[in-house]
Amino acid sequence: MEHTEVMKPQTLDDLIKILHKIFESDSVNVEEVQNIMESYESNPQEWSKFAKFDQYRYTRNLVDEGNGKFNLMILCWGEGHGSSIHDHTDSHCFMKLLQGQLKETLFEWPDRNSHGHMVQKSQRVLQENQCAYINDSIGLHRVENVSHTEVAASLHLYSPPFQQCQTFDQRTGHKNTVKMTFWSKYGERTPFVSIIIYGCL
Ligand SMILES: N[C@@H](CS(=O)O)C(=O)O
Ligand SMILES: [Fe+2]
Repeated sequence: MEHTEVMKPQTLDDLIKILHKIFESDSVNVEEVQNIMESYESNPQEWSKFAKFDQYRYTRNLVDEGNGKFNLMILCWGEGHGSSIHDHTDSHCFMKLLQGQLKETLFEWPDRNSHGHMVQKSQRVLQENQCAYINDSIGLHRVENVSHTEVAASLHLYSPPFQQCQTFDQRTGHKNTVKMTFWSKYGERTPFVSIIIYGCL
């Protein structure tokens, strides 16, 4: 008998094992990955060692390098922290809420000739355990923890992995290439010399 049910990961380690298995294949089934990430029930005891916050902006904390097929990381958003409008360098981007809420605003790619305000497509608030998906053909986004009292944490999977992306000025559509680095890797703070060039959006 065939089984088509989604395997429910019991722990974060279990989720990582399942993701490794899925990404052995060369093609990504977006719905399958989204369902599996969504079905993991966030347990802070399993991920708090990776969740390192900064006072000034959101941090990117590497959890797993997915055999070179994907990067899995936890992003920590202090009160009021947000990203700039950005793309995802032709990769798949899965974003699962581990704690709190995040507002995601989608934008259209700026028109080659237009130098005006960027066009907003939609907006939604992601709730705990929800898993969103975006890629460059869907558009650009900005993510914000709009709460002034609660922090937020999200689990991001990018495939293939990338180290830079483009950010956009909302008023002009002008873009910049930005290098992205990690605030911590495998639960250890990135050494100081790397923090000097620490980048997030
Ligand atoms: N894509 C962003 C986070 S988010 O705002 O989706 C990053 O990897 O830093
Ligand atoms: Fe993003």
